[in-house]
Amino acid sequence: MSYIVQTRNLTKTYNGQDVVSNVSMNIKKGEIYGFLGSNGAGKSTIMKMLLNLIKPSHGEIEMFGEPLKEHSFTYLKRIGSMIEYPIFYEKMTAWENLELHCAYMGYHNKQAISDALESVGLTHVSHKFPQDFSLGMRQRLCVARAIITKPEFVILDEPINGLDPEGIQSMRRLFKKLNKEYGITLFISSHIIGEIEQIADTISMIKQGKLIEETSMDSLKEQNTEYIELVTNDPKKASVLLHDQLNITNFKLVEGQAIRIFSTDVPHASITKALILRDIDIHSINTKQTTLEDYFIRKIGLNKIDK
Ligand SMILES: Nc1ncnc2c1ncn2[C@@H]1O[C@H](COP(=O)(O)OP(=O)(O)OP(=O)(O)O)[C@@H](O)[C@H]1O
Repeated sequence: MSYIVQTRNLTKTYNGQDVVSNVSMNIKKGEIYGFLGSNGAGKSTIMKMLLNLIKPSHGEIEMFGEPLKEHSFTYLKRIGSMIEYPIFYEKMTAWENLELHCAYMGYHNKQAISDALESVGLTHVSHKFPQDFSLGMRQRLCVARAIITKPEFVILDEPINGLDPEGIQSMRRLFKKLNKEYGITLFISSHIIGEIEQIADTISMIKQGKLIEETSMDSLKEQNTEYIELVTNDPKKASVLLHDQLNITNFKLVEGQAIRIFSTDVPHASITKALILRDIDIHSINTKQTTLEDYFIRKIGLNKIDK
C-alpha cells in the first residue's frame, strides 16, 4: 500500500492545551479522504502541519513516503491546498491571480488557467477582481488555484463553505473528476456529513483534537442495518417471548424501553400476535434504518445539515 500521508502521534499544543492529540492518520495514494469534525476540532491545525506552516509539538509526519522536517519545502510543489479563508491579491484579476500562482509554482501553461476557471464556473468573471467576489466565488477561485497545476495531492479545508446547492453539486463532481481522471489524491475536511459521505473512500473523524475513527466508507456502509423497533409496556417480558416463542435471538433492548430486532424478515404480524396473546401492550412497531448520519452523530455529535 502506498501512502501520500502518514502521521504518528501527531500533537499540537497551544498554551499548555493539546488542540491536536496523538493523531495517527493514513491517507492512501489515489483516494478521496474525508475528514469530519465540528468547529474547533483541530482539522485546520492538522492540515497546516502537513503543509509545514506550523510545527508539530510532538509526533511525526511522512509526506510522499519521506519524513517531514523543519526545512522540507520542495514537496510542496506536489501539493495544491486551500486552508481557511481564501486570500488573494485583491487588485489583480482572478486570471492574474492564477497566472501569478502558476509562475510561483514554475508551471507555465496558459490553457491550464482557462481550464481551472472553467472547472469552477468562473470563466465569465476571469477579468474581475476578487475583492468584488462573493464568498462562494472566492471559494471557487481558491479551489481553482489549488488544482490548477494538477498536483498529486490536494488539501481542501471546508471547500464548500459559502457555496449554494448548485455550487456544492458541481464542486463534488469536480472532486470526483480530479480523482478519477487525473488520479489526484484529495484530503477534504468538513463538518457536513453529506458532503463527505457522497465522495469519500476513507473517512476519519476528529473530536477535540483526537482521531476517533478512520475507516473505509464501504465498511461504514455495511454497518447501516435495517431493524424492527418494537415499543411495548413490558420490554423484559416481550424479550423473553421473542426468544422462547418466536426463536428470535438477534435483538437488543435499547435504553430499557425499545427492542431492536435485527432480522427484518420476521413479519410484524407474527410479533404483534404473539405479544397480544400474552397481554403485552404494543405502543409501536416499525422497520427502521440506521444511517451514516446517525452513526456520526452518535460518535461525535455533528450537526444534521445539508444532506
Ligand atoms: N494559533 C493558535 N493559538 C492558540 N489556539 C489555537 C491556534 N490555532 C488554533 N487554535 C485552537 O485550536 C483548536 C483547533 O482549531 P482548528 O482551527 O484546527 O479547528 P477546525 O477543526 O479547523 O475548526 P473550524 O471548522 O472551525 O475551522 C481551536 O480550539 C482553536 O481555537
